[in-house]
Amino acid sequence: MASCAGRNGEACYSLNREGGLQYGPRSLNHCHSDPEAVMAARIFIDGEAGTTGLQIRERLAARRDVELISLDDASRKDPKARRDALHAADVAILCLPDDAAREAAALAEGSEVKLIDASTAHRTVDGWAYGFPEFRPGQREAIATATRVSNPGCYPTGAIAILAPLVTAGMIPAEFPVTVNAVSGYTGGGKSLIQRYEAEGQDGYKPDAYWSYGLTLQHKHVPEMTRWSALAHPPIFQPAVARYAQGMLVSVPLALWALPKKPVPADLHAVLAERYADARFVRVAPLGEAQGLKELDPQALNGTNLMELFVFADAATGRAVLTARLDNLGKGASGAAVQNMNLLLGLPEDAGLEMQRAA
Ligand SMILES: NC(=O)C1=CN([C@@H]2O[C@H](COP(=O)(O)OP(=O)(O)OC[C@H]3O[C@@H](n4cnc5c(N)ncnc54)[C@H](OP(=O)(O)O)[C@@H]3O)[C@@H](O)[C@H]2O)C=CC1
Ligand SMILES: CC(=O)N[C@@H](CCC(=O)OP(=O)(O)O)C(=O)O
Repeated sequence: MASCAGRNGEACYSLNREGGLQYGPRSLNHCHSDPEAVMAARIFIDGEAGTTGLQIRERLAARRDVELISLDDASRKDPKARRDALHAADVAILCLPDDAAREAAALAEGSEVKLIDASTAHRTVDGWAYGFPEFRPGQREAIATATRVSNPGCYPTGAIAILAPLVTAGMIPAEFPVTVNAVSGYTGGGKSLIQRYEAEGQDGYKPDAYWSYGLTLQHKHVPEMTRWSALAHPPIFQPAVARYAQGMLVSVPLALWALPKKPVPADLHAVLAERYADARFVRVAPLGEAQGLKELDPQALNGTNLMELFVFADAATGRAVLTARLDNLGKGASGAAVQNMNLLLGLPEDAGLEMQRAA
């Protein structure tokens, strides 16, 4: 049986489910027996057993305004079962490798399901709204009215948050040679990397404390960083993984003296502060706070959907490092997907999302 959350908090049962996923048609947000009641939206997480999928499930589990469609272990990779689930859902969140995400988008054709793709497959594809509500004016509305939303990559969330407003404001020319350095916890590599880090004593165990990668300069996140930051050239992106599970720092170093407008740190800070003044999930740390910091813990926002931006600088020599801190599985993936889901469903943007840092 599928349920809807009745006005008085009582479940309302209306749709039979017999022999698997056979839901009847209905209209979103409308209950069969009580027109004023709010119907729980049906959500299918394709890839629910993976790292991102599990964290989305956790964020949705206690909510009465959504109802999860789940496939059992035997059928979760079966295209027919996935198609049925996609066609029965109001919103489906794809937490899959790129090829499987493309397959899911094809399977969804002919249905009214709205898709949020957490993979890289559609991040620079026309017809898909880029699921980063805060990075430019109008993006929240573009997501809310879309039927296809591509969740940003974890590293690009930090890089674009810094670069897009500064390029738009002309502080960084589109032609400027930009570099992005980043470090991530190992959950960023999904189940396979987690297994390698945590399988001490077993084959494939990865003992490294820190390793740099993306050394061909062809990392899959470069196209979306370039496009959505409005850069004329791909940035030099240098990611690394360290031996901790979750959380990341994404930094853009800048020689201020080399920028045509010769900005001082306060100029860069003012642009970012203005862009994110009304953003609930993006906090621009005051310049004085950044100046007082000697170090930055990448794990400080874990479990939240927050991102913090810092302008570290030495004004005397015209050098700055702009850094984003976020949870790769929070604002970098699962939290962002839930935020986008809320927007698609017309629900409060922060529903089910943790706003506070852990004590
Ligand atoms: N981890 C992170 O920090 C981030 C991840 N992402 C993206 O989200 C997506 C999921 O990543 P993540 O959760 O880390 O990856 P995982 O490897 O942890 O999970 C992927 C899941 O997809 C399942 N799967 C694979 N192929 C199919 C298929 N054909 N049909 C149905 N299910 C399938 C896997 O099954 P099985 O369990 O059998 O392997 C697994 O459960 C990826 O595209 C990734 O790039 C985006 C931002 C950040
Ligand atoms: C640490 C690590 O391996 N990170 C992954 C990126 C995280 C991820 O899977 O992100 P997207 O789906 O957004 O591309 C990588 O560099 O490939």
